[in-house]
Amino acid sequence: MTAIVSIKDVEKIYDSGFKALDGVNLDIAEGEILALLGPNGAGKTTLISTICGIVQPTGGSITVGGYDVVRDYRATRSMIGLVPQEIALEPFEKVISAVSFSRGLFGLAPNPAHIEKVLRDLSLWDKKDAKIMELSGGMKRRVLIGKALSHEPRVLFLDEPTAGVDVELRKDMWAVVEQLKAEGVTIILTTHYIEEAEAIADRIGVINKGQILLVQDKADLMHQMGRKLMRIELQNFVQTVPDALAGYGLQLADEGRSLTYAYDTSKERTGITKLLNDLQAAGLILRDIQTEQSSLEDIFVDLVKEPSA
Ligand SMILES: Nc1ncnc2c1ncn2[C@@H]1O[C@H](COP(=O)(O)OP(=O)(O)OP(=O)(O)O)[C@@H](O)[C@H]1O
Repeated sequence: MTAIVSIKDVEKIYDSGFKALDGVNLDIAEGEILALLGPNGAGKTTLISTICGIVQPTGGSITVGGYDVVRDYRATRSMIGLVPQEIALEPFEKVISAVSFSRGLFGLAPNPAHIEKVLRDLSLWDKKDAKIMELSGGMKRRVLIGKALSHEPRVLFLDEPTAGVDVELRKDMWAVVEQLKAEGVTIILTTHYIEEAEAIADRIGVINKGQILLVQDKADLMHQMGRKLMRIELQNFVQTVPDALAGYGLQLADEGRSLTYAYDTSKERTGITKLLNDLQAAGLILRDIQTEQSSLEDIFVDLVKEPSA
C-alpha cells in the first residue's frame, strides 16, 4: 500500500492535561475512503486536526505525501482539503466568491474552469450567484466541500459530513464522495453513523478514548458480520455436548438447556441441516431455535463498551 498519510505514535495532551490521542498509528492509502467511527469525545476531530496541522501533536509524527505536517506545514496543508463539522460561512457572500476565495488563500492563481467543475460536481452551479443565506442546510454543506476542493487537494477530510442531514441528502453526499474517489481523491471521513461507514468506506477504523481499536477492510468486516449464531433450546437438559456432535463446535448455554452453533452465512454449506439430523440421532429433542446476526453495530458497541466494574 502506498500511504499518502502516515501517522506514527501520535499523542495529544491538551493544555488542560487531557490526553485526547494516545499512541495512534495509522497509514492511509492513496485513493481510499477511510471512515473513522467513534463515540462523542473519542478523539476523531483532534486526530483530523493534527493531520491538518491545526493542532500540534505532543508526541509522534505525521507525514502527508512524504512531508512532515509540523516541519513542512505549508506543503502538507496545500495537499489537504478540510470540511469542518460546523458550518461557518459568510451569509451575504455569493457561492462562487466563497469557493474562489478559498483557493486564493492557498496562494494559487484563479482557475475559473476548476471552480466551475467543483460547483457542477456538487450540483451548485445553478446556485453560483446565490447568497449563502439563501441556501438550504444541505447546500451549505456542499459549499463547505466546494471550498475544501478549491485548491485541488489530494486528500479530503470530512468531519461528520452528514450530521443532522436527512436521508435523501445523506445519499446525495455519499454520491459526491464516490465521485471524488473516482477522481483519485483520498477521503477520510468521521461519522457517528454506522450505515454511512458501511455504505461508502473501503476501510473502517474505530477510535475510542484516543486509541485506534480496529482498522479493517470493510469487506472483511462484512464477512465477520456474515457470521450467525444459532441457539438451540432443548426439551431435555444435557450436562455435556454428546460425542456424536463433537465436530460442530457447539457450546452449552443456559445451564445445559441450550446449545449454540456459530456458522457462516456466506458459505454454501452452513451445516445446519446435518446438525439438526445429528441432534435428533443423538436423542436430543428441540424446543425452539433462534438465530442472531452480528452486525457492524454489534462489533462497534462491543469494542467501545465500558468494561463492567
Ligand atoms: N482544546 C481542547 N482542550 C482540552 N480538551 C479538548 C480540546 N479539544 C478537545 N478536547 C477534548 O478531547 C476529547 C476528544 O475531542 P474530539 O473533539 O477530538 O472528539 P470527537 O471524537 O471528534 O468527538 P465528537 O464526535 O463529539 O465530535 C474530548 O474529551 C474533548 O473534550
